[in-house]
Amino acid sequence: MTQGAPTDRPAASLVVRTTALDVDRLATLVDLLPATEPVAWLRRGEGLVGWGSAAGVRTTGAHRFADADAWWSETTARAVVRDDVGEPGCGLVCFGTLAFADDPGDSSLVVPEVVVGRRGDTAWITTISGGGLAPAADHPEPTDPPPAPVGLTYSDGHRNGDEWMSVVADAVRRINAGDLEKVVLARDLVATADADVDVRWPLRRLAASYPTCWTFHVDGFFGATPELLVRRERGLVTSRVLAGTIRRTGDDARDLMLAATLARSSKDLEEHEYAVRSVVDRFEPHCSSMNVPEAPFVLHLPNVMHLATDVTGVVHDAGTVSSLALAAALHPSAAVGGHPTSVAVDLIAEIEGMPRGRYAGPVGWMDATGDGEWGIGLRSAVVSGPTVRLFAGCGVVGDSDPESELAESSAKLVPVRDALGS
Ligand SMILES: C=C(O[C@H]1C=CC=C(C(=O)O)[C@@H]1O)C(=O)O
Repeated sequence: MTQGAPTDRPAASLVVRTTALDVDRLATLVDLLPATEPVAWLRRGEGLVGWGSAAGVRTTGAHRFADADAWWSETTARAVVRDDVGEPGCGLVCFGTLAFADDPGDSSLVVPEVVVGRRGDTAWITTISGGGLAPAADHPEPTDPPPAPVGLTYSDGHRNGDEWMSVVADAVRRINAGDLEKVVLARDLVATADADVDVRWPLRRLAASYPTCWTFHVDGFFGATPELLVRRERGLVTSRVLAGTIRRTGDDARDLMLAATLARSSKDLEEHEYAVRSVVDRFEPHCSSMNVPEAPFVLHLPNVMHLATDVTGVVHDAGTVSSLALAAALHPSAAVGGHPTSVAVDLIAEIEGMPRGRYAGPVGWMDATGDGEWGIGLRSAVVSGPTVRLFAGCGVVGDSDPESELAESSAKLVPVRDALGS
């Protein structure tokens, strides 16, 4: 197993206890997070938050998924679990963030000491201890509101706007020369504050402003992604595939007309088709049946609209293939890599000019049965002390226009930019 940093903790015998909470007394989940080692996976007020670190592993390289998955199997096999609730996300859970590329980039799984979950009218708390009995859990109360980032200034990341447009133009030339059909190119933007940024500030705002997205934070990587790479729950898998984007204007009537244009745009439909195909092809070996809608719907978000398709299936190998292994099989889909995948991934490494790190990689959580949810780490950023690095990318095809792609990438930076503001 590839294990990196000395902070890795072995797959100790964890003692885990889940008990029910009174949902009527439970505060908004994101408001429970303390400043130290918070993790989150939230949508529409439901999901999981956690804090502390009972165990964890870091992995790198082409085997990062397999290494993390093997560590999780060992950890769950040795754990002693008492679960009084029995919902997905109860008992032993880990949170993970996986690098986009085989190299460079590091990936991390963390098992918090406390996890609080909510699903409909059911709520629970799980305590996880690395030795001896897990402490009895008190009813979790909201923490003091986090401070807003102070003195934020923005600067170019690895490329400025003009340089990035030349990269897009280069990709368009290569596509029209027949080298490949689609590539997703991204850029970064750096925000610097006067003091360390408390990630709970943008998290609270993302969860409130983007309730239909999955708001996440694991190991400094945070965001609100609209794209679910895979959810596996009790034998059923789902993937929300997005590709094809149009910016919103703020005028509802005009936005509806734009949505209709998006649903008919051959450029966007072509881009979308690659993304759906890539998911269906990689689900196929794992599913006994699948449902793939014939046409996409338009997903309305506050900043942009996307063509979206929900692919669902019944898995036949849930006993041996975890949700993380399914995420590995799907990654990178054409929504973040391109088509054909290997040519697109090589082109990204050659011309994009920045390490993606965890951006566009899988981020999410998994339980001891291997069920879990893994989003694609989009509309996201990495926080490190006073510095926040934001990312956004766009699918490029033969008739893409560099200036429109730059404007689209700026629209995709809006969620995290707004969330950092006050
Ligand atoms: C790569 C990103 O978005 C992907 C997801 C949805 C729509 C996309 C598009 O239309 O280009 C991208 O493929 C990003 O947000 O950084």
